[in-house]
Amino acid sequence: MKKPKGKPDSKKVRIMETEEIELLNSWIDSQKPESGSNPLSFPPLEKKEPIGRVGEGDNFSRYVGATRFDQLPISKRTKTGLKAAGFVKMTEIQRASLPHSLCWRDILGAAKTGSGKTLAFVITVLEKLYRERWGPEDGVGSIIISPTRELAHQLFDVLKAVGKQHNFSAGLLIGGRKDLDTEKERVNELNILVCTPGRLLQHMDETPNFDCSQLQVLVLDEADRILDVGFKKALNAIVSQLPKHRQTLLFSATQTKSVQDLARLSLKDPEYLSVHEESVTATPNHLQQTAMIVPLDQKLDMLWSFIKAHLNSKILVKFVFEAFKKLRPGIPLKCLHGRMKQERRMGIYAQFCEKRSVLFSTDVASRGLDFNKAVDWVVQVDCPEDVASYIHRVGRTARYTSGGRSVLFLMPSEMKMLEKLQASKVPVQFIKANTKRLQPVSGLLSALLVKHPEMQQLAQRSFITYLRSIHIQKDKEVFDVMKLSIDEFSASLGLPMTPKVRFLNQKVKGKTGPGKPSVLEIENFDKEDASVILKEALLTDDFEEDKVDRDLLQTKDTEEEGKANIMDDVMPATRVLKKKKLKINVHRPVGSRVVFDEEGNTLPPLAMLADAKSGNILLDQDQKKEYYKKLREELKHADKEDKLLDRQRRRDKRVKEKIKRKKGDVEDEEDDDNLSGSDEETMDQGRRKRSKIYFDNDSDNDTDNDNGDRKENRDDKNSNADSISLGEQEALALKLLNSMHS
Ligand SMILES: Nc1ncnc2c1ncn2[C@@H]1O[C@H](COP(=O)(O)OP(=O)(O)OP(=O)(O)O)[C@@H](O)[C@H]1O
Repeated sequence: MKKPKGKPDSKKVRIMETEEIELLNSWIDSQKPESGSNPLSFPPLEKKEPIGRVGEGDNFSRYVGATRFDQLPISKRTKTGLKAAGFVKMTEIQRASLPHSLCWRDILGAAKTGSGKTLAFVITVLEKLYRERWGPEDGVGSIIISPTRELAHQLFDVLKAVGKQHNFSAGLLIGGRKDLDTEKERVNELNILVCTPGRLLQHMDETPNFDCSQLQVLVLDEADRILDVGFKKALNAIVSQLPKHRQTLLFSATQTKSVQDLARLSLKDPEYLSVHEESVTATPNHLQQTAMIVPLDQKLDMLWSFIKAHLNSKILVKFVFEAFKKLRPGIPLKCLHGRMKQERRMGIYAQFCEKRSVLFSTDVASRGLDFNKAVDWVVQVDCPEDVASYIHRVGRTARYTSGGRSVLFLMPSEMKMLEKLQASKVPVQFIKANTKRLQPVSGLLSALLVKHPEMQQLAQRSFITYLRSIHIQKDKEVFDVMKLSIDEFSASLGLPMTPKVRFLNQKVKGKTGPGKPSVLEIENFDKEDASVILKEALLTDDFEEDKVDRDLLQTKDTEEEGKANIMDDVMPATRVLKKKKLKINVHRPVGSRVVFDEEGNTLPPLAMLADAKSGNILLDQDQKKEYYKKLREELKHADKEDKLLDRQRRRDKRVKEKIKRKKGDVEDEEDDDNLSGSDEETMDQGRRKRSKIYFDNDSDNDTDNDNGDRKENRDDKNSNADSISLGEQEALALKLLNSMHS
């Protein structure tokens, strides 16, 4: 090995000021060299350590039984870091892999999601460089590659925590950050790189003198994903620039065993360690998994109802997120997808870790992310492309020892996925939706699209994007775009008419609705789909929460008509009405007008024009004219009578008031004689009394009113309208009606 022993330590701590590159050397080195020892020398290995330099092929069998980190032959610095971070006992994958990886063997590690794979390789990386006495001037000693930026960030945090006592410098190299130039200047000084494939390749291509020729350990987290076609070119280019003599660690919950993949990485006799291979399930034991049939056009209703039933929760995918946000379900909604700016992505990620919320997320958040172990529900609104994808998605909950729940919405045409999951040892319980608890949202969405026209475009994009995502899926056993009822789906998004889908034109001719479709062209198709992760804060009343779940999601067994056609059950009754409303038929039959008599009996529309004596309808023009003339005269007459009556009533009223006012004055004079200072209330009451009398004739309700202006206004109004009380008006109207009928 290249390492000179006892090399000077003068440059040991460098602090990079850029956000891009953080240095592990900023970790506090609390183990300063003791007095007397050479201050420039690298800290010596601990005396008690059973091994000094572990050679390839060394047998670690005596550590196989170790259950705690402090029983392992690792440096004190790592042990201290682990302890400070709260890691004491090892998980299964750590117990199985560390004894081998600490012998510098290549590892293919497979273990369920949330089982602690990260620590298994982080410890190995630190120990390898420590044993090699790696220093700042040695450059890049280890590279950890992650498929997503968020995951790289998370790995970097774990590395910082556990490696706190070491003197290595480490950098986070991920895309979407601006200060690439600073990063280029410093990257050669870093010992450990945590990066995404794209950014690493960019440095390999663009950074002058970027040197990985001394690389000791290469780690691929989510290895099967990085070896997947999506990263194939980038990874091949990266590997071609790395030395062949190195240790390679591959970890994933869904590990690749492809010989081709392994050949690409030039693995040497790798240890295949799959700790849960014999396990009955491929997913965490504490994870309760459910699936149910949800037809495409009811997905949003179901999702909306689910969120409303879990108001202590988090989601992703643009239109749904934007629309639901505007509809305010009663819980913060957040959105995370690959096209967001990196800073925003990290902000959302951090917020979701902290707060009770619903995160609408594409598959960008489906792998590796830990979210503080606090995700309670994972809702997969769209079927995952394969079983591996399913396992990673649900793996965002039930981390380490915590519990979690998941639900998968499957369209009737996607039921094959359920078989595939069961064949891969994924225990999914099939449940049914309680249609009574379903809260349709499509009507609200239609209204929203009318109010916010910009939302209409988003909805159209969602529609097209979704259909294309199904269209391009490889697994045709599960995904068949021809089986989708696209008109209903369009209506469920609140769209007034079904957008034209160019790539489907030939195939679905005649399937679209009668209305002329709008023409849409979506160039930038993004395959991201709508998996949903829900995070709920700790509930104060678990029972209540369980009850809500039971109410919305019913297990098959609990349903009386378990054997009945599930489609009928899932279809909410309100849906039918809503669809009818959305499709306005201009040729619909015209309704008939109904008239009611005083007793509430229905009369034919022209009953009021019936000849009073014969009861025959007056259809002749002359007869009608005659009838209207008569009616006018009767009304005039009645009007005259009303006016007379009213005049009389007002006269009476004025006289009455005069009398009362006079009477009141006399009383006041009497009262004034006895008035004491504290008797203002009595005075006020007296005034009110007068006011009440004053208004009595107008309205019985105006009791306490002593406002003269209001009185005058009211009087004016009444006189303008030849005022009579409502009761009197009604009486008159009745009288008139009777006279007409008699
Ligand atoms: N030995 C341990 N003791 C206590 N907690 C641990 C231990 N190892 C890991 N954890 C915790 O378990 C959680 C899951 O660990 P980690 O993220 O490494 O899982 P993973 O196997 O990589 O999952 P995924 O396959 O989803 O990436 C983390 O919160 C981590 O802090």
